[in-house]
Amino acid sequence: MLEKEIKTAVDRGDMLPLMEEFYTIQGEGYHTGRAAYFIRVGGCDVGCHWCDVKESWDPAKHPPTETSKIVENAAKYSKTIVVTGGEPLTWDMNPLTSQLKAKDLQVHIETSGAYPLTGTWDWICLSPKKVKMPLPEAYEAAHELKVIVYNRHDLAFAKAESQKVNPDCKLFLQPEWSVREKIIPLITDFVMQNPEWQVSLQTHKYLNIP
Ligand SMILES: C[S@@+](CC[C@H](N)C(=O)[O-])C[C@H]1O[C@@H](n2cnc3c(N)ncnc32)[C@H](O)[C@@H]1O
Ligand SMILES: Nc1nc2[nH]cc(C(=O)O)c2c(=O)[nH]1
Ligand code: SF4
Ligand SMILES: [Mg+2]
Repeated sequence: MLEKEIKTAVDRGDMLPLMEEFYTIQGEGYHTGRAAYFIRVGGCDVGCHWCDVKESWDPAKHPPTETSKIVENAAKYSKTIVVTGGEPLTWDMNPLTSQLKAKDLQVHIETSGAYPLTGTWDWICLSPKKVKMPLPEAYEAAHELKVIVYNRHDLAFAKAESQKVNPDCKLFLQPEWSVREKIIPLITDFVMQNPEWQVSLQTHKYLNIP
């Protein structure tokens, strides 16, 4: 394919810069413990200093891959597909999700919500970032709000963010991995004081799975 054709296909969401895909257990949030196939799409310019997949940021490092091929492969592994990144909403997610839904799969997304919400999702995990705040449509659509706690101030941020989502949206606090030993006591105290919130841990890192 010519470079120009690839660019057009990526702009349409018919191709995506694919970083990796793997069958594992959802490690975080509401669906923790559920087997799922992960599609990690490259490209993100939100710039979280503690991001645990910085290798995903530059889309040029990840091969443009036909969306139909991604779907064909994913369907072999699981009924639950988690689309993550990078920031998946950097790209038009409509072709990917319409093809996954056509195969009757449950389609979940992990997103910062910083870019327009495209795609059809059975579950939206919104993880807001102060450096590039979610768009209003992301708060409206979120099934789960998962705030990463790096310092004490993030608890106030979490409270403010929870005012923006629907009343039935599940609320999670997840320790930033590198400071987890210091932060977990803050989170556990907060959740006992504010029981509408739940603790989320990155359980896959404890289980040594992807
Ligand atoms: C790598 S991000 C990709 C999806 C999307 N860009 C986002 O941030 O939601 C997947 C999830 O991991 C979380 N995350 C990233 N780095 C983390 C870290 N160091 N500790 C805890 N959670 C982290 C993000 O907040 C997000 O919920
Ligand atoms: N097992 C597992 N669960 C996850 N939940 C969200 C992840 C992500 O990076 O988006 C992730 C991940 O990378 N691995
Ligand atoms: S938005 Fe997600 S992928 Fe992008 S830098 Fe932040 S945690 Fe990493
Ligand atoms: Mg991860």
